[in-house]
Amino acid sequence: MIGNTTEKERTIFDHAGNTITTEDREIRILAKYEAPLIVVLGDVLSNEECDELIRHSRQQLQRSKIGEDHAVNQIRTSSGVFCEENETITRIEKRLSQIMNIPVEHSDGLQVLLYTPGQEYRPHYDFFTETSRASANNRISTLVMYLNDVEEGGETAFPMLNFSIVPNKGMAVYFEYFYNNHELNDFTLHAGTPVIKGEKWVATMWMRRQAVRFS
Ligand SMILES: O=C(O)CCC(=O)C(=O)O
Ligand SMILES: [Fe+2]
Repeated sequence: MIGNTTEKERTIFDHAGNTITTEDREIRILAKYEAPLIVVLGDVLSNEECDELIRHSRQQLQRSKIGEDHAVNQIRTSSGVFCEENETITRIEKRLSQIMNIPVEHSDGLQVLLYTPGQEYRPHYDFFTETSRASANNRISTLVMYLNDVEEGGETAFPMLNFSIVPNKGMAVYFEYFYNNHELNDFTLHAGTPVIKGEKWVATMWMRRQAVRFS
């Protein structure tokens, strides 16, 4: 355990056993880092779902590039889109909400990112700083899904923990930062390391403390 914490903090993720049974799919727990809790999950998305998310997003990305100012963002050099709701997206979001143990209304929606060689997401936190307006209803947990196998590079790295996850199609990494001990939240600093060869596609789901949308 990190720091001087003696008592184990409660986690949002509370699945017992080695699998998570959701309404439409059995998810496998592959690896765990205890505090902060980071869980590597297998079989979150089927191959067909990964392919559909990529196909759907590639079209949207092409459209969203028109009229963009092409300003270079040094923190995140990938390009991204929020998925418009359709039957597949709704079904996937429902499954993710069961994995994350938070109602789907608390989610910002599904964001798909594409990294090409050289592109990366520098070390960052998914929660907003206390001084920002958005922190009034801050993010509490993240699920990053890998939509393809990356030839080289493009790991999700936790630099403060010397821990990284290699992208594999259909797999995901879950982590949360809802701890009373702020030090534990700070340890969730993470990055998408530069892609060296091939493309990297991910879909990210973030959960907020309170509802952000209403169905
Ligand atoms: O691309 C990755 O591996 C990480 C993505 C990420 O950190 C995010 O979407 O917030
Ligand atoms: Fe992130």
